[in-house]
Amino acid sequence: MSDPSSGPSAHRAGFACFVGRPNAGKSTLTNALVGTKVAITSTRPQTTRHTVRGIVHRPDAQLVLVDTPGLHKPRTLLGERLNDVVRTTWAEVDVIGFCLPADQKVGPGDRFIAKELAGIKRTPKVAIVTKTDLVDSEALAEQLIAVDRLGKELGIEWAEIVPVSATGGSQVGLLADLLVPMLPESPPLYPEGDLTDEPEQVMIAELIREAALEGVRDELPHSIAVVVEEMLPREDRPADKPLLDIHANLFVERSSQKGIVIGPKGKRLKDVGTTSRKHIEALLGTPVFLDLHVKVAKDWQRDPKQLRKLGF
Ligand SMILES: Nc1nc2c(ncn2[C@@H]2O[C@H](COP(=O)(O)OP(=O)(O)OP(=O)(O)O)[C@@H](O)[C@H]2O)c(=O)[nH]1
Repeated sequence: MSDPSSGPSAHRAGFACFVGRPNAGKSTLTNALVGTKVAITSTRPQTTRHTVRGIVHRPDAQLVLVDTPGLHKPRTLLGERLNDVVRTTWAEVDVIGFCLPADQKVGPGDRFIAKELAGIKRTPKVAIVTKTDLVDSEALAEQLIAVDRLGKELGIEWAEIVPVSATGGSQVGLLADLLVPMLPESPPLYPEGDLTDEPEQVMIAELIREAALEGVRDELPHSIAVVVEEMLPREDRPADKPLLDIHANLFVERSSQKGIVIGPKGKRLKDVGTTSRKHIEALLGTPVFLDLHVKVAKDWQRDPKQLRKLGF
């Protein structure tokens, strides 16, 4: 057995999580680092429900990314549970990346999170200025200064302040280089090739939920939950032409919302199926037949029993 503390070239492995206000670019950054679509992204805020881990494999290190939901003012039981998940995650990881978009002034939303971060003393914190492709160098410099000032004001010592563009791929590798030394010396925690330890069904449910949220009205995002009921290889298929049958339910809170999700003559639901099927096939590497049903689970966000049933 090799001694894990054998000098600077020792292998490192550990956990990082990205925090930041809704839409700060956390999921996109996770995907860019891992190099495949594992966390859901959406133009709608607060869509990352489950703790989705992406794993960056390198010869010298394994970086496990935990993608948390956004911390927000809780209005429902679900909101409170989400915040608890966030705080628990923060206390457990080896490094926290605080994402602040370059194209938006540091505001009350960022401050709310930063104040919580200030209370977590032991974990190193890296400030990540995201979406740098959206601003010029002058605006970027101003944002870097504002982030530095925010840290000083709240007594947070940033281990680093790093500008990145996840969509442009700029500085993403550098970010990984900066995060790795903050991880403990350790052999790999996961087998090579693993991209995430989320159960496949949860990832599939997320992909469907993501597609269902595209283009719907603002009040809907929190009112959709997706559960994959069954995944079965289609019988009587030749070995070189497999087909996977996936049956999933989309739960809404009220019957009025059912119509919105289904759309006129079922068109929206059909589009949701087409879009998410493509992503699921890319994820699993096999053709898929996707069967979606919309059901009403009344006030599921406020009902602990329903929440448990829906996987929260
Ligand atoms: N131009 C540009 N857009 C980006 C970049 N990173 C993310 N975005 C966009 O910003 C939006 C939000 O990105 P997400 O990654 O979903 O943000 P998030 O912080 O995970 O959001 P929540 O899940 O709501 O907390 C999406 O429309 C992304 O395409 C970037 O580097 N450049």
